[in-house]
Amino acid sequence: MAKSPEEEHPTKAFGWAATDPSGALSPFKFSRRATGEKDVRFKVLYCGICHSDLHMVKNEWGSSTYPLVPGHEIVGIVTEVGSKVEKFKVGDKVGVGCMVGACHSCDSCADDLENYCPKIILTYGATYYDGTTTHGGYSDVMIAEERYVVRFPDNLPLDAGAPLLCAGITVYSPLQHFGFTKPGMHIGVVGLGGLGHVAVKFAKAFGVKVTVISTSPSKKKEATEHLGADSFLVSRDPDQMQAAMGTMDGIIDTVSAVHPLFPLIGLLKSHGKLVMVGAPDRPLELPIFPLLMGRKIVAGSCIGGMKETQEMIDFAGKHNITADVEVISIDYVNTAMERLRKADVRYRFVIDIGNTLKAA
Ligand SMILES: NC(=O)c1ccc[n+]([C@@H]2O[C@H](COP(=O)([O-])OP(=O)(O)OC[C@H]3O[C@@H](n4cnc5c(N)ncnc54)[C@H](O)[C@@H]3O)[C@@H](O)[C@H]2O)c1
Ligand SMILES: [Zn+2]
Repeated sequence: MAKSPEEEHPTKAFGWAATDPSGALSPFKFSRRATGEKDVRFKVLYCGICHSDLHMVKNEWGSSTYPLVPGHEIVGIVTEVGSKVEKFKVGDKVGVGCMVGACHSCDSCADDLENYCPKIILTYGATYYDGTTTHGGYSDVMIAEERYVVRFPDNLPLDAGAPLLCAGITVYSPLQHFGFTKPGMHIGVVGLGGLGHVAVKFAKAFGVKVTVISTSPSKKKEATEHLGADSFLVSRDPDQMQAAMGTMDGIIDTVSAVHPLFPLIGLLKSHGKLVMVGAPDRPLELPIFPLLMGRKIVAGSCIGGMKETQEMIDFAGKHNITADVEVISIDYVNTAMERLRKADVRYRFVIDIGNTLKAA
């Protein structure tokens, strides 16, 4: 018979889990494996709340299993390393993002794109090599193979830096891959949430012109004055959208719900690229004619490989890029999820695990 989450591994762990698709999180006792020779164990200090956590706790993508401990923007301090670990030592500041394993023998893995490995093992709610379920960072202790651990730049604060591990890499990777980094380019960012606001910061650091496209006129001042966007379009204002038609080389779309693509494709120049990173739970309508007229591309992108994740966070360290965060205690997590659903956060909740999660 399968052992209980509390008994399957030797190390006690404590976190908060969703136990059904209501998504409500509550205290949960489980366990973590012993530190293997290539493993890094760390005390979790902060964990960001990604909209994917919200999709997952509510089983909006239809793939969730319960109990589910979310969290894939995890940072902390190393407490133990296995005998064959080369890059980390006790006391180091580290992070783990969205994945903790892959096959390591396919073409994607060989290209440092573990994120596109068909056997990717996600940080939570997935089956690990040993057959047990993975659990995320809304918990006191984390363990991962060295390959999936990122070194955290010394100059970045752990709380505001945590969201880089998912939100950061998710926008950095397509900006790089699709060539949206050339000075003089005009890039749109749709949806000014966790991913979107970090996309603005990276794109500005690359030196491109950035326009935020949002349904909320109230975000204009902050986007242009605080985040550094060059301009702001209210997507529900047809006159503003019309005036910007055909002006963008690329768009990163971070919207978490179903929304019309027609106006966004219209914003692109010929050969422009609309890159979807938001993951709505239902299909979007794709109008074809505006794509044909201008040989435009619609693409997708999913997080980034481990090599690129380290590059991203080193770049963030060099340019002092962090997320704008509201740090909360673990007791507030259900309220935070509800506020995230209503887009009532500027711009990322981060749970102060180290100071507020106390084992029951
Ligand atoms: N591709 C990936 O690798 C990857 C990684 C992380 C997150 N995601 C997905 O990206 C999406 C965004 O994540 P986030 O953490 O930034 O979420 P968020 O809630 O912080 O931001 C989403 C933004 O979309 C806006 N929005 C929501 N519904 C909208 C609508 N109908 N029309 C226009 N705008 C709308 C919100 O106002 C908000 O600004 C989620 O679906 C998440 O699951 C994908
Ligand atoms: Zn995420």
